Amino acid sequence: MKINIAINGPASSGKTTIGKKLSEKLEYQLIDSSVFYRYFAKKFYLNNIIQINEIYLFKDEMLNNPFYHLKEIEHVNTQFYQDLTISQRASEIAKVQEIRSIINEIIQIITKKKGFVVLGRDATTKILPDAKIKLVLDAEIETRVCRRVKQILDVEREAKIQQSSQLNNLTELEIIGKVLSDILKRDFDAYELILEAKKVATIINTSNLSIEQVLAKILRHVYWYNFSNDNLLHVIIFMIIFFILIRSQPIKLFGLFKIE
Ligand SMILES: Nc1ncnc2c1ncn2[C@@H]1O[C@H](COP(=O)(O)OP(=O)(O)OP(=O)(O)O)[C@@H](O)[C@H]1O
Ligand SMILES: Nc1ccn([C@@H]2O[C@H](COP(=O)(O)O)[C@@H](O)[C@H]2O)c(=O)n1
Repeated sequence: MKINIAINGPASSGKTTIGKKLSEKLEYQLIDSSVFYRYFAKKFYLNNIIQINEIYLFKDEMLNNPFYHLKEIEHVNTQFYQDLTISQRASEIAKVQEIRSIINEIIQIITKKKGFVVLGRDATTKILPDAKIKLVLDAEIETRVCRRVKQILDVEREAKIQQSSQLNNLTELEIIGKVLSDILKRDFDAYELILEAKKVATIINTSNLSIEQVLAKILRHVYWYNFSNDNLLHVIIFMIIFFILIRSQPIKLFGLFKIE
């Protein structure tokens, strides 16, 4: 039986990496709520004005053909992933409660059929409070900074090989500084949401765990949930029948188990 899984966590804690692997393993569909904020920032934040009517029209269109639009949103997001202006506008848009409600409602309607992994800083509290599995991926800030810096340096090394470096030869120290200030800012913005999430979700501290270990831990949660859910009914029925048989024919029944 398919369920929904919601994953929160502070910046750079591994939500995207783990979410992707988990959804592939379970053959679930992945929805990252961040891509909605960035898509809206690109499409509906023009001349410093949020085009709220356009957003409502988009919502209706999206709900008519959700999987087509999810692909489109992801495509636009891949193109503008590194665009700082879009990221800043996404953060501004994210402060508007009306827009948060629209995005949450779209995701709630799409995920009614189950079989989704949903990511985002309010995934376990506001988007899918009824998800059967709710997780917070956490890690110390030093770990998160190191992971993000390593990721940037890996991309940079690859880009240098292809002679299309983006960071204009920033020193490693400058990159660390930029990443640290970005993560601190995002931690500050999401502080309340993550605190709320930690009250309702299972917290997994990934600081000393590899990607594979985190994935294995989450899969254990999912398999255990499915096992207990699928088999609980069988166990209860078996116990009721056993109890009735014992009460009605105790001698015969115990005779069945008599060791010769
Ligand atoms: N358990 C882990 N061990 C080592 N590296 C990890 C682990 N989890 C994630 N990473 C690495 O950390 C980096 C950040 O991960 P990811 O982008 O998935 O985080 P995120 O929570 O989605 O970030 P954001 O909040 O910015 O969207 C990536 O380079 C990823 O490969
Ligand atoms: N559930 C969410 C998801 C995202 N945001 C905002 O979107 C911006 C982009 O997301 P990233 O995870 O890629 O940083 C981000 O700055 C958030 O402001 C959100 O508020 N709620």
